[in-house]
Amino acid sequence: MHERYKVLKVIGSGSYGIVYLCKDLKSQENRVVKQLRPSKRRHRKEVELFKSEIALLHTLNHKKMPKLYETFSTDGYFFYVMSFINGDNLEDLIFYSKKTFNEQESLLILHQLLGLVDYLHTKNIYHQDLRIPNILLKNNELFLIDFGLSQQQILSAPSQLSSGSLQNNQEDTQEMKQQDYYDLGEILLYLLYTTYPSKNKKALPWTEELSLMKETVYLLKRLLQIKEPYSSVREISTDLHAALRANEREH
Ligand SMILES: Nc1ncnc2c1ncn2[C@@H]1O[C@H](COP(=O)(O)OP(=O)(O)OP(=O)(O)O)[C@@H](O)[C@H]1O
Repeated sequence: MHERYKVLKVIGSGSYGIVYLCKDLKSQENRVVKQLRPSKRRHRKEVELFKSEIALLHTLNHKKMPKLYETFSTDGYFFYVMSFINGDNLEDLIFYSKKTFNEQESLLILHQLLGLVDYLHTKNIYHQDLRIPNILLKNNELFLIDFGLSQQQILSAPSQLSSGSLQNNQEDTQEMKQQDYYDLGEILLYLLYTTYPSKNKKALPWTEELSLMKETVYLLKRLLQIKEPYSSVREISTDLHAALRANEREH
């Protein structure tokens, strides 16, 4: 790979990347090295996507997101090096460690996640792949990874754009924003189900199977676009706080 990095183990193998835990022999720190899958290295589009993931990581500066250290390529393989977050992803915690989250804990996870989404959206970055394997938990602190599908909307001055392209631009942004909100709803629902082992053979809709505070139901319905979709993180935050308060009063 690179003489500077000693591979300790493979920690992930996703759709287009292989993720290694490595020792950086220069700093003696553990790092994560992501490699574009060899079979795809000749596909220009994949290379472009990998490069845009790198460019995006470069614009991030948040302690709950990976820090980009360097990029390199050898023999036509592309790599980038980022900080190692020594936590477990939510998927492994739920499926292998059987971790459960009650209503309050699930809402608190959403609260942390919303802060990270707010940071990204403020920078016009839309993650577009908010899922439990992309969320790491380390000592109850949440970290967000995998910006492979993320998009940064470059906002041109309105005078530089025709009104048509300005409108398209705004529509794309709205769509990407809504996608991230929707994914937050799915994550919340996922967490809530961890304490409700389905006893019913015929699957019931969540509104019947889960007995949740009405504030949580309202929040979920708007995130999942069953009710009027949210238009800002601030709106979500207001309802999330109402749900958290309702839960505190109850318990
Ligand atoms: N910086 C990091 N620190 C610690 N673990 C990481 C880091 N980046 C990735 N991982 C681990 O590697 C796994 C795969 O990483 P990532 O999701 O970035 O790859 P991917 O190829 O895009 O995968 P997928 O197609 O499944 O989304 C993650 O679920 C996580 O467990």
